[in-house]
Amino acid sequence: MTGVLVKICGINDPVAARAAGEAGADMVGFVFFPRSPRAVTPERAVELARELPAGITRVALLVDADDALVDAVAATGVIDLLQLHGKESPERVAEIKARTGLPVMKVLSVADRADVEAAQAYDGVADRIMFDARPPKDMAGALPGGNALSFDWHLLEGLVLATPWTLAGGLNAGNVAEAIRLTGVRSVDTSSGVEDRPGVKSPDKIRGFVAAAKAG
Ligand SMILES: O=C(O)c1ccccc1NCC(=O)[C@H](O)[C@H](O)COP(=O)(O)O
Repeated sequence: MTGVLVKICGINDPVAARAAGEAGADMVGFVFFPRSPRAVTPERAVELARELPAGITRVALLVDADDALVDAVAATGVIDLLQLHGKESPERVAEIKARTGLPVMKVLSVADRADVEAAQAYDGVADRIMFDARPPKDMAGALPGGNALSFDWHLLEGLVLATPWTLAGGLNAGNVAEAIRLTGVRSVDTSSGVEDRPGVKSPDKIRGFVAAAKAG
């Protein structure tokens, strides 16, 4: 065991929720983005949370959400961390933290070194930072995340952040150990890499990913 924290994102059915918990995932994500094949409602998140073991961190993924959705998600009482996966400014991050009383993980979409440097503006504002792949502008059906795309992990070389950070984007059981080795990251996230098709999680792939990351 390396002590790497593992997040399984896009949990939308009870079987996947139980598989993630039993496999030893540290965090699971619920996607509150209507266009996603993994989207859940606040009511559904409450049901799914009942399938999770105590102590697992339950993450709500929001994309440039308005206050009404932020409030509805926070009001479920089952969320421990908000993952902001849109273009939220540092000021908006601070506002959402104050509004909900919940910690925030701010996602930076990465295609070049400037995207990595953009994290400095959130250092000390967000409680955690995530680096994920930025989809190409011409990618058909691209979502703000969850596209099974990786970015060049070398872009993270020399990264200095006081805030803990997570690596995401195209990770699966076959490449997560190399990602950990190359970047030195202590927290990884996957969604597509543990699916049979978009929106359909595979318990076997969840188990394989958690084992590979923890052994990494
Ligand atoms: O999963 C979605 O459908 C989604 C929609 C909108 C914004 C973000 C979304 N997902 C983010 C994630 O699941 C992960 O945090 C991350 O992007 C890694 O995804 P993947 O490359 O599929 O492993």
